[in-house]
Amino acid sequence: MSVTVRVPAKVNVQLAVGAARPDGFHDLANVFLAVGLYDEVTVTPADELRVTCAGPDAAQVPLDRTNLAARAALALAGRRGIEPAVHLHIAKDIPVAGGMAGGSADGAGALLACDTLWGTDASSAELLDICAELGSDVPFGLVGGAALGTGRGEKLTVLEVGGAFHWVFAMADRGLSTPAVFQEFDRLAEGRAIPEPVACPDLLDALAKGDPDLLAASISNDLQPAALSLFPELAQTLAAGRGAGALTALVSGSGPTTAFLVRDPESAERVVQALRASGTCRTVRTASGPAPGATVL
Ligand SMILES: C[C@](O)(CO)[C@H](O)COP(=O)(O)OP(=O)(O)OC[C@H]1O[C@@H](n2ccc(N)nc2=O)[C@H](O)[C@@H]1O
Ligand SMILES: Nc1ncnc2c1ncn2[C@@H]1O[C@H](COP(=O)(O)OP(=O)(O)OP(=O)(O)O)[C@@H](O)[C@H]1O
Repeated sequence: MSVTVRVPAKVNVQLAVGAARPDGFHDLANVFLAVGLYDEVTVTPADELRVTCAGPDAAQVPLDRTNLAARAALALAGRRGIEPAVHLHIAKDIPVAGGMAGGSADGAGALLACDTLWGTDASSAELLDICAELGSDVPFGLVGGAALGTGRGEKLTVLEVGGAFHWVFAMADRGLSTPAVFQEFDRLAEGRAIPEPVACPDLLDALAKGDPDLLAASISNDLQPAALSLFPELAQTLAAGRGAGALTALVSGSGPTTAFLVRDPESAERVVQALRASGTCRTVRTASGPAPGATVL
């Protein structure tokens, strides 16, 4: 018997970053939107814990116990005193190290898949707790939809969304390390007072109304200057998408994937063509959100 769980990628429509905390993390006001690009995690009983991965970026995914899917299985098994004797297979469609929380999605997916396979029947509060131990973005993979993440991004409040938002994503030809981008944020912020991160009321209103123009006017990412400083060529990708009529263009989370909000699927196609023609990115994908969180198939 095996269990397969499908988990979405995310884009951050607001990422307000506070000062570095004593534990090295940053307090955030992190507005997540799940989008329809998915990884699938399949768990099957096996002699011992094993991870495999397939997909265009599979070569960059660690297959040892540092893989977030393996860490999720180990965490649940550890709490229940179960042998984590499973084969975890990741069918990977979310770009690796792209700022779309692909590894986090696999962690959330593996956790739900193991809970289902083992019949451990963890409450959603316990599942969210384990997710938060695994990483700041992992709880959102479980919940999906749209949510405000506070603390280091792990404390979630579900947000209402009044309609579908259409996106184009441009994947870069190399990744960016999340800790390196936060470090660059600290370096750029040296000597400046950093305000407390708070969710923007206009942005929450735009999500509730499902209004792409309002969302474009209020979208923001405090990590964008840091990502651009480490990866200056991203400015050309952003300009190419803007020039083709995207309502707004921004770096997704810690990057280097860039995200383009468009009004409808027809305008998405124009942005896709322009980005492909620009030669400034590796691949271009379309997806809309909100998408559901981790789901057993
Ligand atoms: C950039 C975002 O993707 C936006 O959603 C997240 O904030 C990052 O979440 P994540 O990849 O799950 O990050 P974690 O695995 O929890 O942390 C990785 C590293 O990122 C930095 N980090 C992460 C989250 C946070 N609120 N402050 C941080 O400074 C820390 O250096 C940390 O050691
Ligand atoms: N299941 C996994 N899939 C991809 N990467 C993983 C996984 N588990 C661990 N990793 C490690 O995590 C690193 C970051 O990968 P990931 O794809 O999650 O980045 P990301 O999308 O930028 O994350 P985020 O948006 O949460 O900051 C990879 O370079 C890899 O070493």
